[in-house]
Amino acid sequence: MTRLSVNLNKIALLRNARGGRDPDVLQAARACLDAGAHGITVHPRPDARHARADDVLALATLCRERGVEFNLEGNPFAPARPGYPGFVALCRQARPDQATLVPDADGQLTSDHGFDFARDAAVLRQPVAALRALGCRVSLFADAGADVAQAAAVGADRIELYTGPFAEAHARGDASEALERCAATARLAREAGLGVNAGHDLSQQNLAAFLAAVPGVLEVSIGHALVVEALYGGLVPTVRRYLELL
Ligand SMILES: CC(=O)[C@@H](O)[C@H](O)COP(=O)(O)O
Ligand SMILES: NCC(=O)COP(=O)(O)O
Repeated sequence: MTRLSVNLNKIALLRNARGGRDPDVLQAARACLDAGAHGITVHPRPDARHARADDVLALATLCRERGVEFNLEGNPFAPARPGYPGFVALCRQARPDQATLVPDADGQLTSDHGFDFARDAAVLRQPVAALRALGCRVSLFADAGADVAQAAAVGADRIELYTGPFAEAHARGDASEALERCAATARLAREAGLGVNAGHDLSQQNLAAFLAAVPGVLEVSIGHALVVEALYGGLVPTVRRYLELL
């Protein structure tokens, strides 16, 4: 069975827009878990525009209390700065069940590529070993077509297939090639002993097609589309409730 980890970055982004407490990231996490989600993901950025270090610690505690997986995403090579202690240091504090390493540049709008394992393998060994020593399962963000055997060689447990290009192709109506690339990469990863997660721009529109073509995906982390869909789904009843108050 594929497990769903809900990424709450967008809840934190909206909260930060006003500087108050709402929408409350912990309340949102509880709602997702009450609805049956298998875990919670956040991808705090060094600029703290989404989830902050205090959110990470609070979510880690909640997930431990609820016995569900906490997945923390980030770039282990991004330098620490005020409010962001660095990814490995944050994992040392929060002890997520899974640490997903993503090679985002500082200030990048969103994730748009996986690791180049031929280039990055040597530098990945140390953070992967440090995170595993903390008890985290380690997953590496990987493009479809990446040399995933090298991800196994650096000591990772899983890859997370970057599904953005698939989602774009699906929206254009020609996803078959992207799906074949994802399926082939997932197969190679499993042959190398890695588990396979997937994420980025997955949605109610494209998820079933993805999972049908790429069997054996252990976990999908979904945030942006899920929050957008929740807004659309919630607008009508909410406006009606306001009208009743007039
Ligand atoms: C690795 C990945 O794809 C997600 O963590 C994604 O980057 C989250 O998206 P936002 O940071 O844009 O919410
Ligand atoms: N790892 C992907 C993730 O957490 C969520 O990505 P998105 O659904 O916000 O694009």
